[in-house]
Amino acid sequence: MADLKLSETRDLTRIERIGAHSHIRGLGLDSALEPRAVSEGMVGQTSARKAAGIILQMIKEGRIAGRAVLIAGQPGTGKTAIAMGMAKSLGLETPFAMISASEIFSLEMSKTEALMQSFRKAIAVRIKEETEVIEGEVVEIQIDRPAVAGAALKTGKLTMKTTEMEGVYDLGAKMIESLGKEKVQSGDVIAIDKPSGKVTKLGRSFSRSRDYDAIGPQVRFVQCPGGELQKRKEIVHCVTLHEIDVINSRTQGFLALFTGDTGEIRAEVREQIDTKVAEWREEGKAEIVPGVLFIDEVHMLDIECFSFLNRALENEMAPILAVATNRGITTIRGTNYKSPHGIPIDLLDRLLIITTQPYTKDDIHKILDIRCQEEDVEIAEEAKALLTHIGVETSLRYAIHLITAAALACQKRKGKVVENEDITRVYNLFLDVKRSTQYLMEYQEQYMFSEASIVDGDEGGTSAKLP
Ligand SMILES: Nc1ncnc2c1ncn2[C@@H]1O[C@H](COP(=O)(O)OP(=O)(O)OP(=O)(O)O)[C@@H](O)[C@H]1O
Repeated sequence: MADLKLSETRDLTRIERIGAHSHIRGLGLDSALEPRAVSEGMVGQTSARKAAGIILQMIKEGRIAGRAVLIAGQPGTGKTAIAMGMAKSLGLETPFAMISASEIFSLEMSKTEALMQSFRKAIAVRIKEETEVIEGEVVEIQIDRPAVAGAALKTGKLTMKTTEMEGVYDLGAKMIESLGKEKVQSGDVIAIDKPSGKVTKLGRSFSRSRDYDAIGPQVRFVQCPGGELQKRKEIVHCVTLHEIDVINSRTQGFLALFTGDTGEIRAEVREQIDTKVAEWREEGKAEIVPGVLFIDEVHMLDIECFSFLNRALENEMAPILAVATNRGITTIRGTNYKSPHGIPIDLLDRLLIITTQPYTKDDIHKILDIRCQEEDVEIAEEAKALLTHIGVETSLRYAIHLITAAALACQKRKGKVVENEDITRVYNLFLDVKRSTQYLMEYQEQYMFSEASIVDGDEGGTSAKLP
């Protein structure tokens, strides 16, 4: 691995899915780090949000590497939402990796390897590279027709100009394909990255603005570039250490990033990458951007994982670690000892602890309101009040789940707005935790392996009485 493969990482795009937390766009704090009542999708939980905001400030000032935060609170009180809010406020370049502790226990790799990969997903390297580009307006693309159809690879010529010069370049099959993919035609201003051959369309030349009617309003018009056609340009791109690891350790590295089939990465590969990154840092070519690693359900980790975390936090490149749990005093996995949150005391001692509080009725109403907007569900005020009542009596998460189901029930009866009847219908169709427990108690003889003693589980919640 003489040279690290980096150009491939420039093409990585991050995909976001609509999900339980898609309405969270930040922590909803003002410039003095005071939480606004409802902002950026966040509601209530003011002291936890304020504490998270201070930690963010420390991260931005680079003063937190190696420290860790514990977000502790009852189920459904927004621990993940707060971690998500932190990530969103950090901006695009700061990496945020999120895992649930149970994901560590897989058959494909050791626990510590899985943790190590998560740590390296949360550390980015901002790399400055000089590259050679050909930038100008396309005058003509000429593709030669092969004498016998399909006999030879396509070749052709590309004529490009700046305001001062014109040049002709020979085209091979790969370049012809790239130009075709970008739908490049004469009059477009393009940039070609010489080492990789990547074509980027910058816009359409102003000289072609009279074609506007034929092309449509979405086209961006740009000036024809001046100066030389070939220039050296500095480009900056940000990749995580994990992405560099994977691309350099597998033949199918780039694809492995998408399939998630990364396997174990050899220690030597990581050492070589770390040495190279250290060299780049010394030469001023790269900077480390420590991000956030969020581990949910941290009580599911065992004693070996905890000691790994303790050690990993000492590393000078460590990201900030945020962990969350809804457990009180419980057994540390892999031992017979109990401790607060199931976390060993030595690690607990390193953590800044943020607690989340149960929501008030008003908070639940507002969160449900935001979720209805997020899911594009129109709901009558009365039905929203009923849903809030259900949220208070059962759990916020159960009430959130009912939104989509009620919207489907409404659609089925060809209604436009979700009404009380839709909420009642789905409330009767889907049980909340307490009603499900009651049901199991009543009909336990009909189930296999039933043990009545499990009923005092810790997820809590009571059934709502519908008016
Ligand atoms: N303060 C808040 N503002 C807006 N939405 C919130 C807030 N708190 C929670 N939510 C939403 O409520 C739902 C449940 O919250 P979340 O999953 O964050 O709880 P949790 O504390 O992580 O639960 P658990 O302990 O079960 O993992 C999510 O859809 C979340 O986005």
